[in-house]
Amino acid sequence: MKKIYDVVVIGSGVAGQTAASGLAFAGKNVAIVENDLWGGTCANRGCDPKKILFSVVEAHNKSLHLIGKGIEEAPIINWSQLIAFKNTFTDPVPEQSKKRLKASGIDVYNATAEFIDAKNIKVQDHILEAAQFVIATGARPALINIEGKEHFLTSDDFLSLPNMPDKLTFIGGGYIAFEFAAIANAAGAQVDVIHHNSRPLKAYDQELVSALMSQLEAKGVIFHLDTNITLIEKVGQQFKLTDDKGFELTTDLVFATTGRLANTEKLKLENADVTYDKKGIIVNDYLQTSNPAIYALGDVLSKKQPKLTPVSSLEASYLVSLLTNKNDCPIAYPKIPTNVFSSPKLAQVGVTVLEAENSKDKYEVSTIDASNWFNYLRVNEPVSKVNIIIDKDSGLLAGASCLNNEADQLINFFTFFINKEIKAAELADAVFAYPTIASDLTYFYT
Ligand SMILES: Cc1cc2nc3c(=O)[nH]c(=O)nc-3n(C[C@H](O)[C@H](O)[C@H](O)COP(=O)(O)OP(=O)(O)OC[C@H]3O[C@@H](n4cnc5c(N)ncnc54)[C@H](O)[C@@H]3O)c2cc1C
Ligand SMILES: NC(=O)c1ccc[n+]([C@@H]2O[C@H](COP(=O)([O-])OP(=O)(O)OC[C@H]3O[C@@H](n4cnc5c(N)ncnc54)[C@H](O)[C@@H]3O)[C@@H](O)[C@H]2O)c1
Repeated sequence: MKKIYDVVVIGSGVAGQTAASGLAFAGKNVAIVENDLWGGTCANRGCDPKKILFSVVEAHNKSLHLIGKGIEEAPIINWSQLIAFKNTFTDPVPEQSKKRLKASGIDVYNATAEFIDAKNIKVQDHILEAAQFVIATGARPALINIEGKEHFLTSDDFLSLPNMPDKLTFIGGGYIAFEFAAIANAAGAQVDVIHHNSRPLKAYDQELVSALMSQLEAKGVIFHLDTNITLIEKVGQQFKLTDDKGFELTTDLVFATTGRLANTEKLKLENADVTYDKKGIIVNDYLQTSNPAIYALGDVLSKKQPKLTPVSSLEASYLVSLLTNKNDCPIAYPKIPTNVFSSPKLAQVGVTVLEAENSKDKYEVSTIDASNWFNYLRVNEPVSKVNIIIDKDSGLLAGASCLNNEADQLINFFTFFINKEIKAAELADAVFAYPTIASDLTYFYT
């Protein structure tokens, strides 16, 4: 059966859902196609379930830091209860997401979309014709191509692990490994992180990454750097990991945390003349693919911006304004903050310390140890480091990075100051509730 729409959106994650709802709200006749869980990665198997597991880790660590200062012993994490709690958030997501889309007047199709040509896609037995298409198919965990790769588990599996094993290993030292290592460690597992070079979390200020690793090591996490695993073998109920130089490690579970691959291949993009590379679909500054009637956004893109939920959401809102003739400008990305929810948290925005050090005539770097500030002493935090980068000509904040348990909130203030070009002098007479993280801001940035 053939149906005709103004716009067909492929993928129902943050990017696809936001675009479909916005376009339908503006009066377009819209359909959306999803081949897995309605609601996509963030709500089902990404940010949200991760942050729920992390809540308990935060509570655990806070207690741990206050032992002998009013707390007698750290609580023990009950993993199956924690997963059951997480499920109360994730279980309803697919049905609720689908319902919301239908309630907005959008036709929903549960199938894999494939382009037949530039104007039509095949969705099971249906053919959907549209004047415009929006591809928002996201990404999936990448598995490195080594012997024994069938033994890899992924972030999807971790977030639903029924039991926490005694020992688990992450291959690839990026966001997911650092976040999940903190969770598994607090839940009582022995955690190993194996990274192929000497720079895990390489986009972050290296001094802060080293301090984060020291904190995790003090809790028992073991990092193996410059180690390139080439073989995974099942030995009894365990897995043996080896490299070509004699490294060996036995573990109960092994997770691939070596990045994500854009979901492009099932779409048959060649049939619609849409070009892509190994990082994803290529678009111009209007999120338009090589086929002018087909747009793409979110994690499926080949782009330099980080692949994060607020970026997908920004792109979707931009696209809605473009396709409803409310905007004809190219997309403009503000400075985007990034966060690693580990123990402690690591966050960064704008110009990095390394970039500033390579342009000493342009930027000034202040390195602040805030561990003896009241807000951190009060909770006996072991580390609190903040780097502030100021543009010498304008006096404006150009970048910041922080490592402490408030980093995720602190970075939002710094991002706001950068994007709104707020000067230190404007902060000097601001009033913030005391004592809070905000009331510290004037000390960082004067
Ligand atoms: C473990 C983890 C933790 C994360 N934590 C954070 C965080 O703390 N903060 C943050 O900002 N970001 C985080 N992210 C990243 C964030 O989840 C993504 O950037 C965001 O979800 C991308 O949204 P999207 O809509 O582009 O893609 P997705 O949400 O992946 O949606 C794409 C959808 O398209 C569907 N699809 C794919 N191919 C087809 C097809 N051919 N036909 C039909 N449907 C198809 C998929 O099933 C999927 O539902 C995390 C990611 C992971 C994996
Ligand atoms: N807090 C957040 O915002 C958050 C959290 C989790 C995930 N995410 C998103 O999900 C994406 C995927 O996360 P990720 O941690 O899988 O990827 P990542 O890109 O953050 O890190 C992957 C790491 O694996 C390393 N690696 C590559 N090949 C390897 C090999 N053969 N052996 C060992 N190490 C190897 C890479 O050098 C890199 O450091 C992130 O890039 C981000 O977009 C965001």
